Amino acid sequence: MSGLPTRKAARDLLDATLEHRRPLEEALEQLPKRLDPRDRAAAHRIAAAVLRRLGSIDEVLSPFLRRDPPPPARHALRIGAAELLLLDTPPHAAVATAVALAPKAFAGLVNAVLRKVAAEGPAALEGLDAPRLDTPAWLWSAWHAAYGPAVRAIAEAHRGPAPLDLTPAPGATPPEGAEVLPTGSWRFAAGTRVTDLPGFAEGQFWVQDAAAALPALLLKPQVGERVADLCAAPGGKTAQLAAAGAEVTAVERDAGRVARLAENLARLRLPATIVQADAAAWAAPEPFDAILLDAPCTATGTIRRHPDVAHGKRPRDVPAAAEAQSRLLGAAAAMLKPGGRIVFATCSLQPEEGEAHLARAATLGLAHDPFGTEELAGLTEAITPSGCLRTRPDFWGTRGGMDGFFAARFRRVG
Ligand SMILES: C[S@@+](CC[C@H](N)C(=O)[O-])C[C@H]1O[C@@H](n2cnc3c(N)ncnc32)[C@H](O)[C@@H]1O
Repeated sequence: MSGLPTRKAARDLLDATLEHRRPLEEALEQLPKRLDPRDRAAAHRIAAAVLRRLGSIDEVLSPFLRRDPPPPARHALRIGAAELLLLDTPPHAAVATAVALAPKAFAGLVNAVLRKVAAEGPAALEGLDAPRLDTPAWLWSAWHAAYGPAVRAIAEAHRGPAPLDLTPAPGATPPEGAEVLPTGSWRFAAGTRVTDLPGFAEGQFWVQDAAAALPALLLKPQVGERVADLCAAPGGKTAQLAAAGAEVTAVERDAGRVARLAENLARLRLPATIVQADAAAWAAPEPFDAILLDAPCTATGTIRRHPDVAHGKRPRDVPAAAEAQSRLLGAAAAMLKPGGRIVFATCSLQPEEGEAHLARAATLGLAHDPFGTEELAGLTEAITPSGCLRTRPDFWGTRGGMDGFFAARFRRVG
């Protein structure tokens, strides 16, 4: 049946992310190599739509189900409902492929339920509190505690696909269709393929969310300075530091990601010394002038781009990530020259992985060096009263939003 390979792949992506809590990117890499690239892209689009709107889809389906069907049937129903309600698939195709996808014993149920969804689903969807339903309850509570009523705008920003943001190499001119953002990034509509843009092969730019470009800017790397980029792959920030003329040492633990980092820098023709090591245990040959620590985190600031994160993370992942970040910050402080500066960053919206590190830094001989609003023209709302960077997905809402990032700058005392 035409269209079935796409839906089978979408089901495999949902099974990997929702039943096994594996990252969507990893699940995409594990799809069969023989799958046509167009089927792969379509499967990604369907799975991402289900993951973004999971709570709403399940709410629309629930009145038509007497009991919860097993995962293969449940995913067939979710895929069918997403196609009917969100993706404008012709109803007969959405229903027929979902029926073919379902285990035989559930084909009748999937057929009956999706026919009802086709008829009654659009009205049911209208009446739902989608931002709340599509946000796991623990994240909603945590963001409400941290950001108050803005939790709703954050959740709304997670509803659709994010635009493509690029960081330009020095002197590069924006390709046609780019929106040049106040912080210097270039923005293209969601769905734009970076490899199709003129200048890609020549290394004129690299993919990096507008917010992800800010920590390296705020470190203010200088020509000839020795700068370490700890936790470096895939290398967006390494590239920024090298493009600014710093002598960069990029430290990355994961062998596969080291290879990607090297590939990216080669395309961009930017130099860096790459070290494969655990940054928390690595012995730097000599102290650095400056360090960028883009620490591993729960990544709850990147849900627009990675909707699986909302479902893959659990509350207990937050203190575990914060603990690992503290260890890395301690190791980084010891690698700095006296007076040297460090920018600590995470792409998490959880304060435990951001603001809470200020107190810990003070015990490591690091003095907070607050950002001034003049350092971030066009995005002053991202500088907090205490001088940290805090971006949120709802910032620049009319322009397509940005990832949620935290960053703070410190200087080593003595
Ligand atoms: C948030 S990503 C970094 C993104 C990167 N800075 C960029 O801008 O492209 C975190 C990276 O840290 C790496 N990592 C995690 N723990 C590490 C450790 N202890 N030492 C070195 N790298 C680590 C991960 O493999 C991952 O590639």
